[in-house]
Amino acid sequence: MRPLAHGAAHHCFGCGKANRSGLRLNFLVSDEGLIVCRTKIPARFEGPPGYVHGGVIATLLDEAMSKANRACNVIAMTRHLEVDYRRPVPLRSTIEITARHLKAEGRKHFCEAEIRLHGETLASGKALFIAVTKQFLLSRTKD
Ligand SMILES: CCCCCCCCCC(=O)SCCNC(=O)CCNC(=O)[C@H](O)C(C)(C)COP(=O)(O)OP(=O)(O)OC[C@H]1O[C@@H](n2cnc3c(N)ncnc32)[C@H](O)[C@@H]1OP(=O)(O)O
Repeated sequence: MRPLAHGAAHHCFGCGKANRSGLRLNFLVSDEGLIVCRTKIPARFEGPPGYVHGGVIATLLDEAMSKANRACNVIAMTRHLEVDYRRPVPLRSTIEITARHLKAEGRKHFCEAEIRLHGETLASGKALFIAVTKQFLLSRTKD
């Protein structure tokens, strides 16, 4: 596994180093393109008492899948996201998030992701991403 160089914005809520309120996730990538992130989610992201908020769980899966696209040199935006909340995700425990790119059909990229704790799958997701140009992605940054 090696660190993933993804080029995302420094203030990205998921992975931006400059976003002190964000999740500040670090991602690794294997030679086969498997994305892995091990992290502890702080208490400020609480939903149910002691557990991660469902919206943040969706973010973790979305972010990891987005990195699976980056590992394929694809810049894409989430078009459709499905989340299966199987078990609550505890705060402050080291969870493992994995994601992989499954297939491409033209601009459509299909990915899947999971959140695990001690080998048990707590949440999983699938998403459709649409490839966009870097120019499109950055078109609002000058406002
Ligand atoms: C430097 C690295 C930076 C990386 C950034 C990563 C960001 C992290 C991931 C995110 O969270 S992005 C933020 C959340 N997502 C958004 O805000 C996206 C909002 N949506 C859009 O801006 C547009 O919908 C989008 C640019 C993604 C696509 O618009 P388009 O008009 O270019 O495409 P369109 O909507 O026509 O869909 C493209 C294809 O997908 C198909 N499609 C759409 N929904 C579908 C669906 N649910 N199932 C199957 N196919 C679907 C659609 O029919 C079409 O098929 P064809 O190309 O074959 O005609």
